[in-house]
Amino acid sequence: MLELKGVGKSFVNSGTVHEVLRDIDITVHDGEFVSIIGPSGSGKTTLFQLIGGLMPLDTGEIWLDGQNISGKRGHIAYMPQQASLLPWYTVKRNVALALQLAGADKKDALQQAEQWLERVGLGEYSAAYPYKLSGGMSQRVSFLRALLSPQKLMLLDEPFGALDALTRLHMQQWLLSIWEQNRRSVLLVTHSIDEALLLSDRIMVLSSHPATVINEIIVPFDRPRSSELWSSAIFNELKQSIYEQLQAPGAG
Ligand SMILES: Nc1ncnc2c1ncn2[C@@H]1O[C@H](COP(=O)(O)OP(=O)(O)OP(=O)(O)O)[C@@H](O)[C@H]1O
Repeated sequence: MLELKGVGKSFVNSGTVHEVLRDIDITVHDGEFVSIIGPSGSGKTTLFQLIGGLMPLDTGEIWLDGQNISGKRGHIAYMPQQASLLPWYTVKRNVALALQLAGADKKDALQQAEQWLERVGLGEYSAAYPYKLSGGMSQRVSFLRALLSPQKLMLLDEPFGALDALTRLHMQQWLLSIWEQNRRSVLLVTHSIDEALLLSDRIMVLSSHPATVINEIIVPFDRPRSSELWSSAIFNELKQSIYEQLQAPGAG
């Protein structure tokens, strides 16, 4: 459903051209969870901005459901690293907005938002304002908003990067269980190999300077998954192999 074909992007800094992305081909099928992992500064955020239509491509095309969306906005649900909830609305209203965008009337949207918040363990915060939420809770609400919004593809940009290690572990397991019951197409950017292996159906490994796809890994674990995977031999072999790919000359 999402197809990136030969995507390339360069920036000019102080008169010098820096090629950031070169000839990137990535596909995300309906209901598939794909992660992008790459060295810091390899251009993952730039790639998301291109998919979201926030800047023009230099080369290539981006297609979504048979439509060329290169340079066009509004086709994806985006979950940023820091939740951007509206501070003047309650948690319930923040979630309801996504449902209203998807066509529900306000009363229905509020009712469904309440039910969703119950389902994901945040029922007691439904009437609270976002400042009452911890970082992990804010990201749950942010994820829920992306999940319920009308766009079919979710882009998750390092969604747990700002959380402490323990909260991050809980959030990964939480996201896994919610997503496995409500499969949407997801493209996730992460620096964490464990996170990519736990959550994804496929992992795209990027090099840097310029970023190209250096490997595609089909993650062989059945679903539903649990964090017990972390102790399996194959998980650790794959982890080591991705780590070595990221360390290889030309990767970073
Ligand atoms: N608007 C811009 N103008 C000039 N250079 C830019 C611009 N945006 C990004 N860059 C450069 O492109 C490169 C890739 O940046 P980007 O933020 O996409 O990487 P990233 O992989 O998301 O980084 P990180 O993993 O550290 O978040 C960097 O060298 C950055 O300096």
